[in-house]
Amino acid sequence: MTTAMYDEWRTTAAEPRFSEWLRLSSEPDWTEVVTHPFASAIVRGDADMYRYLVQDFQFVDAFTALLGAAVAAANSFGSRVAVGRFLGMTVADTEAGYFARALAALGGEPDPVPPEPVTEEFRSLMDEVRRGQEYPLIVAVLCVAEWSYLGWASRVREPLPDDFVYREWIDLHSGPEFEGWVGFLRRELDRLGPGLDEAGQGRVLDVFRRATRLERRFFDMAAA
Ligand SMILES: Cc1ncc(CN)c(N)n1
Repeated sequence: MTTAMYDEWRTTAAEPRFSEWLRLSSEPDWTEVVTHPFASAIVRGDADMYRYLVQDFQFVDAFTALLGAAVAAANSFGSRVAVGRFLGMTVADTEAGYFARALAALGGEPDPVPPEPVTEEFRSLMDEVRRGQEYPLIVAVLCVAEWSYLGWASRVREPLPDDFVYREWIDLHSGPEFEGWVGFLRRELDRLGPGLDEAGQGRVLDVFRRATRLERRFFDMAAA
């Protein structure tokens, strides 16, 4: 973990990307997410997906709203198009379809299930940055959610589990298209972060760290 601020860290860093500074400054939580036992259980095909997906369905609702906020808050047409495309083509289409089929296969749509405390806290963080409409903070939360999932899902070795509930969840978070999306989010942070003053960079880091910790706690909740 680095505790140095970005301008000091980048003078000695091998890869002085702003997004890399955020990630390194979020250890050990980052590594605990991408190597989490629950993620390993998804990869093996023996995780309790129902309990996890019921909570994640509530996460994804706030996440979708956050993507909409990113479209509104972005500072270029190219960025709006990239986020809007992912929102429309992946989250509102492939991922929404996955949730409907997976929850049906696992036992049907649940009666409204109360959010677990970590789900509630994650939704609150997303709502906070959505209402604040500051694009760098919005991208920081999106980037944690997607980059950390790419981290565990791309550790998978063939063959994938036969059961579509596991296989499609892994597919949704790995492969060239998803890597391209995560690459875009990282480049947005790399583009915007260095131009912020130290206080602004500290606020992006604070949000990035809080989101990373919530990812770890979300997997802890699912594994309990
Ligand atoms: C909690 C959580 N974090 C991230 C992702 C990936 N979109 C997700 N579905 N759920």
